[in-house]
Amino acid sequence: MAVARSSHSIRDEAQPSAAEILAWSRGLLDPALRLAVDTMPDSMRGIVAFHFGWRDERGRPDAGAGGKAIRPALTLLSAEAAGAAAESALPAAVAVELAHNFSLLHDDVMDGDRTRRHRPTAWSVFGVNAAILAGDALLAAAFEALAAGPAPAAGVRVLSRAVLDLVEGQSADLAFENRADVTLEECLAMAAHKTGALLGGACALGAVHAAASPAVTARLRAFGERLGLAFQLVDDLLGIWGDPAVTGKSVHSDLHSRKKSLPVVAALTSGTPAGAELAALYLRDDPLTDTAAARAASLVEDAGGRAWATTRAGELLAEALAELDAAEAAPAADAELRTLAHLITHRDH
Ligand SMILES: CC(C)=CCC/C(C)=C/CC/C(C)=C/COP(=O)(O)OP(=O)(O)O
Repeated sequence: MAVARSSHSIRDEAQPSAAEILAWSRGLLDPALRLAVDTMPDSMRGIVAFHFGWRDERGRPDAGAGGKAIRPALTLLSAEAAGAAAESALPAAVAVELAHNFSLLHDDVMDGDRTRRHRPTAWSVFGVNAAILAGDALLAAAFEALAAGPAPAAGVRVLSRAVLDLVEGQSADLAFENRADVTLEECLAMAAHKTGALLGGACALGAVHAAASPAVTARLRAFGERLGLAFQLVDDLLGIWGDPAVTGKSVHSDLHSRKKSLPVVAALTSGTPAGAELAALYLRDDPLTDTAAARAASLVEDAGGRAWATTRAGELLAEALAELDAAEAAPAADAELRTLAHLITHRDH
């Protein structure tokens, strides 16, 4: 069922599924995203179109998976939750997706990852310098999109704070690579910055575009932040136990690079024999072989890292939904935000 809808129209009787909500959001987002990319310099458009899956490496039309576009859906629905037409927040939704993709392009360079969304990463095709510049162009385009929207000053404040938090989180993540004593508290703070801030910012942007009160904006931001932390926990779980054919990432990529992801740090700090064995295997500098990465995955599980991360993601979902309750959102958007929240914590890619 295509969810033919606009804000304030009567929707289909049945509650739309997460896939239908994302398809509706994509329908609004994609044309505006393409327009934003069209305004970029010629030298950037090819690599950005490749990254979004619109073009192949030789510039021919392609239909690659451009990402789930969860953040812009949160922005559109948050605007609606706060009483505005979802479409009024489209410039903010575009800005959020552009900023998210800036972070992915740079993250892939920093991590040396070769696969994203079932395709080679942009840097591995076009080179590191081109990928860094394309990320820079996406970030500039994000602020340009906000400047064209109905709440430029407030929007810029929200997005710039989220991006600064993102940078802080990424910086901590990279610093953890050279530390053997990362605590779970530090790792949770890193993930709150790296991922929670942009999901929180996505919701807050929708709220400010709806001219919501500071109290409602704060509730919607807190909803997104809790959800973002749950999102990162699930991402870390998928990075170890996800099916590469579904996630579009290479198998055990986080373990090969000895990332201090949340389940790993939970295991390393568990005080269990499996945690101690994991420390001996993991806290070194040489590359982890396939066999060692598989062993590390089972040690993380034996030490309770998988169970802890799964439980914590469930708790964060409940905390997020409590914030949404307190936001007293418009009913249809409230229901759809709940559906998306469940998708985020129960996804397989
Ligand atoms: C400054 C800097 C380089 C920061 C890096 C921050 C960073 C990459 C954090 C990871 C966030 C994350 C889980 C992304 C995947 O999102 P997704 O699964 O929604 O991706 P999709 O768009 O492919 O669906």
